[in-house]
Amino acid sequence: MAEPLNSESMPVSEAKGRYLAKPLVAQRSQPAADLSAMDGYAVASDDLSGPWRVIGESKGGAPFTGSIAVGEAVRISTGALIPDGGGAVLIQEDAERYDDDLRLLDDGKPTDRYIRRAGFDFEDGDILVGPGERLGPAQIALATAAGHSQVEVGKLPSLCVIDAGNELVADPGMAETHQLPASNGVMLAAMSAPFVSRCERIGPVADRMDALLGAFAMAESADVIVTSGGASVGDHDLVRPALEAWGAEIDFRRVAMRPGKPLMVAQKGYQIVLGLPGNPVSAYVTAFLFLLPLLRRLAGAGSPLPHALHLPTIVPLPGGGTRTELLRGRMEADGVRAFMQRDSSALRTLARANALIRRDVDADEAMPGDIITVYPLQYGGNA
Ligand SMILES: Nc1nc2c(c(=O)[nH]1)N[C@H]1C(S)=C(S)[C@@H](COP(=O)(O)OP(=O)(O)OC[C@H]3O[C@@H](n4cnc5c(N)ncnc54)[C@H](O)[C@@H]3O)O[C@H]1N2
Ligand code: MOO
Repeated sequence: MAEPLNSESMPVSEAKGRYLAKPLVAQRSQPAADLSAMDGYAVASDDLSGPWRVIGESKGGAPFTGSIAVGEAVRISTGALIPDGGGAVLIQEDAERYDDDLRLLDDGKPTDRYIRRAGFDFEDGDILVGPGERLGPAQIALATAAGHSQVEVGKLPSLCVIDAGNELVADPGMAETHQLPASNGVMLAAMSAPFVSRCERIGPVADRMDALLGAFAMAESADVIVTSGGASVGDHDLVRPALEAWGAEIDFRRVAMRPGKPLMVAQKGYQIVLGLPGNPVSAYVTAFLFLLPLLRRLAGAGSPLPHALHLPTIVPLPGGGTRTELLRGRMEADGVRAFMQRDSSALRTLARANALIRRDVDADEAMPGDIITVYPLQYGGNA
């Protein structure tokens, strides 16, 4: 349902985590000329036995300006330009030199394998990274090496996170027995941080129509609004009626997922609202599978969905139930271990997990060694 936001041009050095809006096209070739891959001596390609006379030096930033004839060699550093006439490099470990006299040592031999050919990495005009790809450190280095100081990337969406519930307190040190700290808001903000331009947090908001309407009014300028709590069917679950009263259209309000059944998606103008369930693990799982892909898509990601791996299970797993189930677990060297704790309020188990295991409705029982589908929770769930 979502389309990427507009794009903007920004310095490559600040573009970490952004998604390219246009293909990254090389504006130069790398290397720009044939270079030596080793420290040693450049010689002519038809002059591999020596002896040679050393006639000069080619070093980084200061190439040799003459050319190499048969019987001649040029001292060369790693990364320095191969002079005209040079076609092979003798590494210095295989050379014996007295003044300008250079000879082969033992069974050493000059070779063109130590020459990095012009344009072998990329050539001027090559498409290096496609639109929709994320810029990480390697892509930033590549863009810079390819001659770019600016890149065209998707704008990041702005987010507003609303904690809803009478029982919630903002100060975690002040929760009485009938209360609990509002942990979902900070969690959702932390999960979303790499994909948003700014994140405003509102709440905790009481389970009252006027309070929720006030919160939506405060969120008026956010591209995406995410609520947690009050999404289910109880008497105090007012997020859906409040969204309707605010003028949003509900797209859907339940998914066949466990945890996370009471998940709502609504729209008002350009704003997209996700109503997540209140149970912390349910909020995490639905944010991982719905909120983060939405934010990545708005930011211009080509493949915004979390990437699944297929790994052997370490423990036996029952067959699928009536809803798609997401289990917390840990990837280990020889597979993934599902945790026994399935309660959707158990945050400690979530914090120990580095993977969510997906059990589809029609999944067969799995025995140790059977291959199952796993979403790695890299960087705390931002995969
Ligand atoms: N009769 C039914 N009861 C419930 C159903 C159902 O289908 N029928 N669904 C259950 C499921 S599944 C879930 S999940 C919860 C979700 O309900 P809500 O989204 O309405 O969430 P709340 O009732 O407001 O809260 C649930 C739980 O989570 C705690 N919570 C809420 N917000 C936060 C927050 N910001 N930070 C930390 N913890 C939060 C809240 O205190 C409750 O303990 O409904 C089931 N019930
Ligand atoms: O779906 Mo609820 O999210 O099972 O706890």
